[in-house]
This record gives sequence, C-alpha cells and structure tokens, in this order.
Amino acid sequence: MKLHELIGYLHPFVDYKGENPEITSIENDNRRVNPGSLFICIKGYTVDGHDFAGAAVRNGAAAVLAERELSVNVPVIVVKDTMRAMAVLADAFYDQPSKKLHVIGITGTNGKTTTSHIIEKIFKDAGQKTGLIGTMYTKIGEQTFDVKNTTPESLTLQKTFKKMVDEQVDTAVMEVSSHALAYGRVHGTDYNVAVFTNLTQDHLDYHKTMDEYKKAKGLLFSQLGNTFNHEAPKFAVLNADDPASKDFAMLTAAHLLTYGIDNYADLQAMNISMTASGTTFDLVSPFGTMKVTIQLIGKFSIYNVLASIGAALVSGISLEAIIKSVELVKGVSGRFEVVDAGQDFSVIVDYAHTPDSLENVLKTVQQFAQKRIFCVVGCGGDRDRTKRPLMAKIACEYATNAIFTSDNPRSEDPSAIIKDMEEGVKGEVYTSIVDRREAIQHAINHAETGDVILIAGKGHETYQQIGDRTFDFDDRIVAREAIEER
Ligand SMILES: CC(=O)N[C@H]1[C@@H](OP(=O)(O)OP(=O)(O)OC[C@H]2O[C@@H](n3ccc(=O)[nH]c3=O)[C@H](O)[C@@H]2O)O[C@H](CO)[C@@H](O)[C@@H]1O[C@H](C)C(=O)N[C@@H](C)C(=O)N[C@H](CCC(=O)O)C(=O)O
Ligand SMILES: Nc1ncnc2c1ncn2[C@@H]1O[C@H](COP(=O)(O)OP(=O)(O)OP(=O)(O)O)[C@@H](O)[C@H]1O
Ligand SMILES: N[C@H](CCC[C@H](N)C(=O)O)C(=O)O
Ligand SMILES: [Mg+2]
Repeated sequence: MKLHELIGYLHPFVDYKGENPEITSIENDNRRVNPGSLFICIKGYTVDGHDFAGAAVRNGAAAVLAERELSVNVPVIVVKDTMRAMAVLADAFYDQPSKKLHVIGITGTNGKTTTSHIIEKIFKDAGQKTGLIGTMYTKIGEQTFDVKNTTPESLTLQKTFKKMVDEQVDTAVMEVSSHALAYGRVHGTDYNVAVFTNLTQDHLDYHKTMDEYKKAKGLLFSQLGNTFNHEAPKFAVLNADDPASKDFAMLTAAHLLTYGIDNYADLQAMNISMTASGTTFDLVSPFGTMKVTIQLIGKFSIYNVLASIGAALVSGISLEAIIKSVELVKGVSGRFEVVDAGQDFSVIVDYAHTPDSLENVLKTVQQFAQKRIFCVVGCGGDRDRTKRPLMAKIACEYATNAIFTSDNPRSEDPSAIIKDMEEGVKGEVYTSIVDRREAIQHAINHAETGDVILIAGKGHETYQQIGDRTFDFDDRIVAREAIEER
C-alpha cells in the first residue's frame, strides 16, 4: 500500500502530501523493521519508541509516524496520539480483517480463558475453523503461537486477524483484558458478540478504583456498535447475577442475552447437582428446558458454560449441538487441573490469582473435601497490592492449612509480598515459605490420606519471574516430583 493511501485513513487529522513510498509493513519495534516498513513511535512505560526512530530508519524504514518532528532522512508524519493512529492504520493496512471474521470478545475478571476454550470447542465441533487469542497462546486451527499479553496491541491483533482470514478461519474467540480496552488495543475490532463473565477485584494498581475498572470493561460493550444490522446482528451476552451487567446493557444498542443461576435470565441453570467428577443442571431457555451434564465442577464452571452456550446460540449454532459439545469439555490446562501420581490425597493446580477466584475454587474444594485442605498460594509482584491481604484471608478462611509463598515476585522483594499477605491474617495460623518449590513440598510431605492440596495462582504457567530473571517452573511438574520424592 502506498503511504498516501495509508495516511489517508487518518483524514482529516493529517494532510500529508510528501514522498509516497510503498509501505510493505507497519512495525512499532525497530528490531522488526524491514526495508519499506512504516515505523510507529510509541511512548511506552519502559522506553520511548521515538528514541528508536533512527535505528528503524537504518533498518530500512520508509517512513515514520511520531508524536513530534524527528531528524531522520525519511518522511515523518506527526499525529497527536500514535497509539490511537496505530489502531486505525493497522485495521486499514490489513484490510479490516475483523469484519471478515465472526469475532467473539470475552471480558471479565475471571473465566475469560476458560470460557474462550469452551466456545472454541463448540464452534470446532460445529465444523468451523477457529482462531483463539488469549492468556495462554494465539491459536489458528491447531497451531499455537506464544504471546506476551492476554490481548495484544492493535498492530499484532490486526495482523493476527489477517492471518486468520488468510487461513480461512470462520470464528475468532478472544479474551479482552481491561488493560487492552483502556489502552485502545482493540480499537477498530468489529466484534459480533461481546461476552461478560464477572467483575470482582483485580488490577487496582492500574485502574485505581473498581469504578474505573468497570468503566474499562464497559468499553467492550460501548464499542459493540450502535446500528441495527439485521443481516449481521450484534449481541451482548451478560451475566444476570453480576450487578455490572445492568450498566453494560445500557452501554450498547446490541441485542442482549442474559445468563445466570440466582437471578432470572434468558439462559438459566436450575436444579444443580454436583459430584466430585461433574455437574448436572436443567438449562431453562426460550427453546425449552434441557438437562445438561458437564465434566466440570464448581458454580463458577456453570457460569462459564452458560456464557459459552449464550455466545454460541446467538451465533446461530443449535442448542442441541451446543449441549453435545459442552458435555464433552474436559477442562482447560492449569484450571482445576488434577495432578495424579498415584498418591492417596488430591493435588489440584489452579490459576486462581484474585480474591474472588480463590474463594470460588476453595468453596468448590470444600464441597468435596473429606479431610484437610492445604492451600499453597502467593501473589504476583508489580501487580495490585490490595488483593494480597484479601487472598491470604480467604486462604485461611477456607483451608485448614494455609501456606503462603511466592507467585511471580517480579521486581519486588518476595518476603515483602508475603508480609503484605500476612497483614490480612493477624492472629490466624498459617505457614510462610518464600521458595515456591519448598512450599509445595511442605504441603505434599504433610498431606495424609484423603487430604486435598490446592496449589493456586500459576495454573498453566511454566516459569517463575524473580527479579528480572525467568526460571523454569511448573506447579504440576514440581508437585509430581514432590509426590515421587515423598
Ligand atoms: C504496562 C503495559 O501494558 N505494558 C505493555 C507495553 O509495554 P511498554 O509500555 O513497557 O513498552 P516499552 O518497552 O516501553 O516500548 C515502547 C515502544 O518502544 C518500542 N521499542 C522498545 C524497545 C526497543 O529496543 N525498540 C523499540 O522499538 C516498543 O516496541 C514499543 O512500541 O506494550 C507492550 C507491547 O504491546 C506490552 O507487551 C506491555 O505489556 C506488559 C508486558 C504487561 O505486563 N502488561 C500487563 C499489565 C497487561 O497488559 N495485562 C493484560 C492482562 C490483564 C488481565 O489478566 O486481565 C494483558 O492483556 O496482557
Ligand atoms: N466464572 C468464574 N468466576 C470466578 N472464578 C472463576 C471463573 N472461571 C474461572 N475462575 C477461577 O479463576 C481462575 C482463572 O480462570 P481463567 O484463566 O479462565 O480466567 P481469566 O479471566 O482468563 O484470567 P486472566 O485475566 O488472568 O487471564 C481459574 O483458575 C478459577 O480458579
Ligand atoms: N493476567 C494476570 C496474570 C496473573 C498471574 C499470576 N501468576 C501473577 O503473575 O501475578 C496479571 O497479569 O495480573
Ligand atoms: Mg485469561
């Protein structure tokens, strides 16, 4: 695409009439620039992309988009906000790929990864080719690609959509983090369905208040479009049991479908019965009542399944086909994952890293535990500090043996993070062991027949970040080794 045509998409804010080179790619990292690239300078948290414009030009950049004039020997186009302009240009450069896909976006504090995988399965079983973007990876068909963020910045996102279009993907399911919404990473993405899981405390380091956090989540619904396109209608799928849904309903003109357990909803689960290996409930819907038996446990799993059923239903998949698929879902890596090395006590690895998810998962463990519950848990460094005492309190409340340890301390002192946790449990009985491996070993060495050990916070993660170093660390492997060494 020629530079003039590309920059034309920024009309009327930019009136560029200078040199008109062919633009072969758009990059915001000088290390990825090739001859012919347009280099976009982003002022980041760590560094300022403007400082890399010279290096980008040396790598062959044909033009630079920046927030100020720069002395380089290629055209520099100045805009007020390069991050916002990047979203516009990425969408244009890749020929509006999200419009060519059925895009389902999922936001909420907990359950995004799980719900996205359930939805992916339903669409795959329905014979569609799927794409998935989220915490664990980007997936196109069966191929997976590593990711840095749950929701990538606009350039990577639109490039990924384009790849999906090229590979004949029908439906793209993606997690939409609150950071992504606040930073405008998803500007220009044309969602067909927006799904809300729940809103509870997390990320207050960034959003500061729950109200600001809710506002960020709400952006997914306000961006859902304001037109009534009857050929390709848009839908918001909302959790009737979460009070934030009322606000989100007001933010969009799209059709609403609600799901829930406690409050009246279009899709409501009733007569729930749970065993240690699965859950049965009556799904009451406008299409009649059906009995559903899933292989997942915990009330939160029912919510994830209902949200998935809703997203698939509004996308035109038959309820019968949807139910058949959800009944086959086995669970997602690192979410309530059982480690079985032949021991006579249970070990569960789970990704609960917020107060609400920890409470939910411990409540579920409590429902089935016959003896003691050990909970090995830590809190991430450089993240919401206010959740630390709350998580510790929940661990002590629901577990018989709470063991506080490190999650990913990042740049913080691991002992100081544990101290923050301990602030929430003054006078209670707990054990603190900074080294996560030792903490897991401690729980496993003290477990007796019939006990349950919940190892929370890192789920599928295969690393631990301490300082600026990343070590191999997988709770599932560490637990297995500890059981074998016992
Ligand atoms: C605070 C934050 O969101 N940071 C994101 C941001 O990084 P940054 O601002 O530090 O970027 P930077 O390193 O300063 O670079 C600035 C610019 O210079 C460029 N650069 C940089 C170095 C260089 O040598 N050359 C160069 O050109 C970079 O490409 C970039 O364009 O831009 C990066 C690239 O898009 C992101 O990967 C990074 O996410 C970091 C890793 C992060 O931890 N983000 C968290 C807070 C986050 O976004 N989390 C949510 C999930 C939350 C949830 O679970 O709900 C997510 O969606 O992942
Ligand atoms: N609907 C839910 N409500 C509350 N807790 C849940 C729900 N679904 C899952 N959880 C709990 O939250 C943990 C994380 O789930 P999941 O990875 O699906 O969430 P996520 O929203 O993708 O999280 P992240 O924002 O970190 O990517 C699970 O391991 C489980 O303990
Ligand atoms: N997406 C979440 C993941 C947290 C996972 C936990 N293990 C941690 O490192 O804090 C975040 O960035 O806050
Ligand atoms: Mg996730």
